[in-house]
Amino acid sequence: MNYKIALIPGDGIGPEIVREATKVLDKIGELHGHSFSYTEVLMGGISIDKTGVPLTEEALNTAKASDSVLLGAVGGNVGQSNWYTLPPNLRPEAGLLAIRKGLNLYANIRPAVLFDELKGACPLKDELIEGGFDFVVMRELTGGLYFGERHTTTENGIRKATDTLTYDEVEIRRIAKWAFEIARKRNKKVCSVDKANVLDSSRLWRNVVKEVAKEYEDVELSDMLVDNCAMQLVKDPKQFDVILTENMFGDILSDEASMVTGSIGMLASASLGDTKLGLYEPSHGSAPDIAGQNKANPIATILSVAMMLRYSFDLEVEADKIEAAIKSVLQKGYRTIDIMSEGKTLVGTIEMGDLIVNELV
Ligand SMILES: NC(=O)c1ccc[n+]([C@@H]2O[C@H](COP(=O)([O-])OP(=O)(O)OC[C@H]3O[C@@H](n4cnc5c(N)ncnc54)[C@H](O)[C@@H]3O)[C@@H](O)[C@H]2O)c1
Ligand SMILES: CC(C)[C@H](C(=O)O)[C@@H](O)C(=O)O
Ligand SMILES: [Mg+2]
Repeated sequence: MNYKIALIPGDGIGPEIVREATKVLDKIGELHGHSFSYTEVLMGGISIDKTGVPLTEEALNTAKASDSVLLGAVGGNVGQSNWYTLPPNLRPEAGLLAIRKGLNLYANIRPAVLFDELKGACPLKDELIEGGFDFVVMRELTGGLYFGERHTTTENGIRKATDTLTYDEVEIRRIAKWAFEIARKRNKKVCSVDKANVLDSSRLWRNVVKEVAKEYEDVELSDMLVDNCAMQLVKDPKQFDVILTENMFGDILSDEASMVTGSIGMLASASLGDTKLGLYEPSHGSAPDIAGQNKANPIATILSVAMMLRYSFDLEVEADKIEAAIKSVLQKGYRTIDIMSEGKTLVGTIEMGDLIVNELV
């Protein structure tokens, strides 16, 4: 079977990590009789440089016509200009928000799994990570502050900027259902994270999640305030199974979750909606500080490819194989710089990709 993938290398380390991920896809295709065809799509800074906007309509249509989308990362410096000076709708990141919204990918899954082999790279004490941990951050992706009305004004010589945070019950209900469905296949626990002690949107969130929970009596629901959750993630990550939260809280908590797995370079991400078409990307950004140096860890992107095979194409065996190959390379002691620890062998982006490809048989 041929699968059409819209490929968005993006900016910074994006092209480097996507290259390794497609090597893995091609090898798994060769082994299992699938072919993956790629159509390159411009998004982010590179698109601004070439077309003047972060995502053209044509690029979005190419993504819509594909079976799935694989993204590296966007952002960082755009050409010679400083992107902070661009209006929000013209910054590289606006392309990412537009594609998520344009494809209606409201459900973002970010699995935080501590590989046994990476205990040395985890900053938490041994007793906290004994037995490992495995939870997912289920982040609402097309609502909240990111998509609310925003404007900047100057009144009486004073500059003022406004962002608005809105959720309606339909948006909350559909993401809550995703969280409960996923929890059902895992350890049957949902922790809904909000700021209901202050925000109206969080109070609605909490009430709607409770209503949805009635349809899932086999799943245990708890609520947690987001500031406490930020603390609990480093105090006792093992307590979590599915963390369900809104857009911005999920952005912040997932980066925090990545560090307890050893590095942001290990955190995969799948953005899904009501169809099989998903967008798969590492959770990290374009890492301008290490771009072009063969230093980036490609594992988050390769794990995202495994998620693509599993969720968009139902290729469970192939996805398992990729995850096993990564584990095996880590077991053999190979590490990129971000997960390096004493006695291990340091490798670059390309070498890590090759090692994983070679494990696939
Ligand atoms: N999905 C995306 O495209 C995405 C996600 C996050 C940030 N961004 C954008 O990326 C740009 C840079 O953002 P930032 O510096 O805050 O976050 P970042 O995630 O790019 O980098 C943060 C730190 O983590 C390191 N890092 C990130 N990925 C790594 C990897 N695979 N291997 C090893 N080290 C890695 C970087 O070197 C840096 O020190 C910004 O423009 C931001 O908006 C894009
Ligand atoms: C680049 C930015 C818009 C994006 C987000 O906040 O969603 C990123 O941080 C992420 O986590 O995917
Ligand atoms: Mg983020």
